[in-house]
Amino acid sequence: MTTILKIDNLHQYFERGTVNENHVLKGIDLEINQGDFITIIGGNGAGKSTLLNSIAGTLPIEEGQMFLGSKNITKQNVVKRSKQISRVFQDPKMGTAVRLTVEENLAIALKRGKPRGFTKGVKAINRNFFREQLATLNLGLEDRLQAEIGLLSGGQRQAITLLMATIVKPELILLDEHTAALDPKTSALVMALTEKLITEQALTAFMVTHNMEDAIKYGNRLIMLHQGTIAVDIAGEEKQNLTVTDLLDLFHKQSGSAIKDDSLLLV
Ligand SMILES: Nc1ncnc2c1ncn2[C@@H]1O[C@H](COP(=O)(O)OP(=O)(O)OP(=O)(O)O)[C@@H](O)[C@H]1O
Repeated sequence: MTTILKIDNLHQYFERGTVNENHVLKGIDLEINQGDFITIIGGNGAGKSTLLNSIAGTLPIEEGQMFLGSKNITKQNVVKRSKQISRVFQDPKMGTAVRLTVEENLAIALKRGKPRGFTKGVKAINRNFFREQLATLNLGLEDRLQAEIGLLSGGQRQAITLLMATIVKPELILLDEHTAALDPKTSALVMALTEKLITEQALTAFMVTHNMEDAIKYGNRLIMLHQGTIAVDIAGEEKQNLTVTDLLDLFHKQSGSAIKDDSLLLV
């Protein structure tokens, strides 16, 4: 099995050395294998965003090491990492240029990892490619190439953001509660689209969610963070057969505490 991302003994602190010191990640060891679709769940303040920010490079690593393939990326900045690691945020506005059109945004995404240069307009050959790609989303967006992204609905924007994050195949895609701001029906649609893109392109994905049902339904592996440590890490058949009740039981057993956080009980 090929390891895409390896995290060794990752510690993250906020306000380190002060009376307010918060030791948020406490020695995370994690190997993400090629083709893994991992769902991450955990209570408020468990460290999910901090882990995602550490992987994306928006938060410098305090202690520990991180490898992308065989390359040590511990000190690599977010711009360099973004060539291989793409990210979709909760806020549909993040990750897109809201004043630019759909096709202009896709043209920017198509340049990920390539030398930057400004070419005005969108080439006809790319326009056709974008139209084909948008048609696969089944949202009629292939006819909205010249629409300003900011004018589309949240669901349409998240669908386009997903396309932008995958139009150049990333080594790893980070999904940061990317359906949390959507209504349940749109959220289900975007999740189905997410699964389709991940499966068709054989992507490796790491998805933070507050929704236990989604965490169970999607992906081949589930990780539960609790107070900065990995409390549960299950995969394969064990994950497939999991129910929400099992997951809660497992959490109690592993962490030795009951879930007090209502946000986790969204089922
Ligand atoms: N920039 C920051 N400065 C100081 N403390 C922070 C910062 N970001 C996060 N924290 C603290 O770190 C801890 C972990 O936060 P984090 O956002 O990683 O948790 P989370 O699991 O993503 O929670 P949530 O589900 O609420 O988003 C919390 O106690 C939080 O208050």
